[in-house]
Amino acid sequence: MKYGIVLDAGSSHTSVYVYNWPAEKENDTGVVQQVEVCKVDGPGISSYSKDVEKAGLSLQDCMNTAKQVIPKKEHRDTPVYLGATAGMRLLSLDNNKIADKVLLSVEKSLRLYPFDFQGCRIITGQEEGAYGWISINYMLGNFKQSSSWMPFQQTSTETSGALDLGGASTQITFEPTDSINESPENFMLFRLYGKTYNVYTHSFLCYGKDQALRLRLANDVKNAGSTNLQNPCFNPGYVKNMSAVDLYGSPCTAKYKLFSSSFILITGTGDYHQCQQNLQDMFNKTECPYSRCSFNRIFQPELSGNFGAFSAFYFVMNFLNLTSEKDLSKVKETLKEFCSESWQQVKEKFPDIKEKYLSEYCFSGTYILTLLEMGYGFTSENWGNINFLRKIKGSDAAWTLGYMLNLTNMIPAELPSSPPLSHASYVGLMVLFSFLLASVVFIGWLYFWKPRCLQKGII
Ligand SMILES: O=c1[nH]cnc2c1ncn2[C@@H]1O[C@H](COP(=O)(O)OP(=O)(O)O)[C@@H](O)[C@H]1O
Repeated sequence: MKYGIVLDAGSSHTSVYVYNWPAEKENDTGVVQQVEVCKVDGPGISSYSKDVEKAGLSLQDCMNTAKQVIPKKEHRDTPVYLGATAGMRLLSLDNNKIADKVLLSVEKSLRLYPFDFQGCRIITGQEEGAYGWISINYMLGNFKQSSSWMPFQQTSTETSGALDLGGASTQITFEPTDSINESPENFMLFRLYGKTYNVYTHSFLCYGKDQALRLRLANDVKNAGSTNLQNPCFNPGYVKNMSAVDLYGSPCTAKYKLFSSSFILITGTGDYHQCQQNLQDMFNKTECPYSRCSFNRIFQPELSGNFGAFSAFYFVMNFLNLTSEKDLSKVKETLKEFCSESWQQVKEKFPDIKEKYLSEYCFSGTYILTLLEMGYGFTSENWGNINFLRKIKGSDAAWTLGYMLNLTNMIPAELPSSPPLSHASYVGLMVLFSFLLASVVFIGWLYFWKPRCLQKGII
């Protein structure tokens, strides 16, 4: 077995994934399995901007878990990759030098382990989308094709789109049916297992669910001209004091800072319809420099095929018991009901759920619906094409697997030139032909040689 480690340094936490695969089948599709995932206790590495050394130290426990899971003799040959996403993208926009220091601290810590350290970097939003798409299609077995020497079985499976919702950004990636390519920066060309894929992808920075909430609240404060907000996206009776540093301390919201007040008081009113109306403002549909747009002047081809929706899309829809609901009007009804429940009731019903998550499910659910419907253009007709999923065949749906497959060159561009027959069939046929040849020789001998002998005997 071979092993690989990928660290997903997200905006709210870091996850350490350990994968393994049989060495002799490296280039086959679907052989890589996730054997472990460890969530680092504490916030994402971008939160350590004031105490950079701690960013590296925070990974210790999960890296030790990886050390235990991987057999000692494999440690030296196990590559370790760290990819940081939108949290670090925002930090580097804010202060590039600090972002570099955080990455350096993380690198220093990772080099202390007996693995083959391969680098830490901030991946682009486009990479995050594309690797998510590769991961889920690899796990679903959609890259499997029959070999080119069998022309009659040249079936190519359709790929599934990928919808990823993080804390700071969100990605949409799919293979469009039409070939309109008005915005080349939104397309990536892949040649995988002998087939070419032209994939559309876009990452919306600040539209992950945590930053979207801040963006909305910062706008609300600006529009209301007050730091005392009545907010329909929180359950009635919920009251929260949010620090101005938390609200405005990101490049997504910094420009909205108007007041010197150090706190914003939020009081929930729990009204799904008002919440959705309020959130719709975040998706500018009025201007589009292309023939079609999603929102905010971004090109998007017509949606096609099925989509796997993971990360926070799954966490939120799973909490609301909506992962298998294919009827969009029922999804809305459930959200309406949930949002109107009093905060006291909600807390009593779900005493074991973290208050931070619980208090935001009304907002997060409504945001997800608005993003998918208003933003990307899903309707009641194709809502059923979205599959909210956490894992596929035992591995978490995340960009990490695709990242590792790419960096280890484990997805060949062309189909491996496999012999037309398996070893067993080849041996079988050889035995059969040898037997046939022996029979022909024997019959020939009987026919031509023996009768002459017999004739001689008669004379
Ligand atoms: O159990 C949960 N319920 C609700 N939200 C969750 C849960 N677990 C994680 N999240 C949230 O999901 C989002 C995705 O986090 P992640 O850190 O993977 O994305 P990122 O890399 O873009 O920050 C974050 O907003 C995080 O707080």
